[in-house]
Amino acid sequence: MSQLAAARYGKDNIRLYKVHRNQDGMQSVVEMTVCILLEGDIETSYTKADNSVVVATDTQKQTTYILAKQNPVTPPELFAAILGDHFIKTYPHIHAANVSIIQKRWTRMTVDGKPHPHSFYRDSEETRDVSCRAVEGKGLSIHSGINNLLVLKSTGSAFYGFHRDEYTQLPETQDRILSTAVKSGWLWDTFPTLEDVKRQKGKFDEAWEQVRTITMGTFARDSSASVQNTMYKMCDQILAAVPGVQAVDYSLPNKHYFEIDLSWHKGLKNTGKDAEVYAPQSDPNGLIECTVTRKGGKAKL
Ligand SMILES: O=c1[nH]c(=O)c2[nH]c(=O)[nH]c2[nH]1
Repeated sequence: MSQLAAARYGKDNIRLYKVHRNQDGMQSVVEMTVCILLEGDIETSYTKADNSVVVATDTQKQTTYILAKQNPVTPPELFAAILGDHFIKTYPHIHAANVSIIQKRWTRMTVDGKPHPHSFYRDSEETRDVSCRAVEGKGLSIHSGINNLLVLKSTGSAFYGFHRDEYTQLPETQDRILSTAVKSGWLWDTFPTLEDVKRQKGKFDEAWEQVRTITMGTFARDSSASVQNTMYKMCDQILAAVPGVQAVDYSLPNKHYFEIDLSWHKGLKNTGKDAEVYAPQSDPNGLIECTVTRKGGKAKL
């Protein structure tokens, strides 16, 4: 009558904190949330109540803590790869492991003009998101990302020349506010083994810095014709700057700020070039997405 068409299971929202204590008294901290989803010969656990094939999700959580104690947890790409590799190597019937990590910000405080050895603050809700899919015999596919980096420019953005018909009300504008919460990702060429990830671990932090720099630099400098065009320019520069990356993706909400006509009050001028007070909108928002590969890469368009 029925068949199991797809299945994976694991532990989500494994919260983890690790401190590194330097000999000189300086400490560093990392906080992350891990999700693990395993695939393999697990069908009978669904169809025949056969729990013998189930690596309990609690075991997956305990494994995460133990491997975090025994290994570096930074860069998150490396820790995700260590976890993924562990599950496919340890259990012969587990053929793929999907590990996602969301790393939160703990930025070192400056106190009395000096970096404080053990105090940190959350300077933004931006996160560093990575995922690793480890497949038996096929290597490790790693996707790195930035999420929730809030940016705004108060001018230097236009939007005109768009398609118009009887459903169109939006006026063209040469000067608008542009604001978004950046979600950006970059897919690395597949790593054949965990050793390859370890050997190249230095490039993950470097790429993350480069993507942030390119994203913010382009956002600030570009005379934006549209979110679409500005994000394409970001992708293009990242592909040029970061070898080993095969695809870059962005998902950008267009956070609208509406002009407010105040002319009803004593003729106050607050529109067009006189606009100063705006109404930020929480919804609805535009949502513009793209993936850019090197020429000749896989494309769906
Ligand atoms: O940069 C933009 N892209 C759009 O597709 C769009 N649509 C819209 O209403 N405003 C904007 N802005």
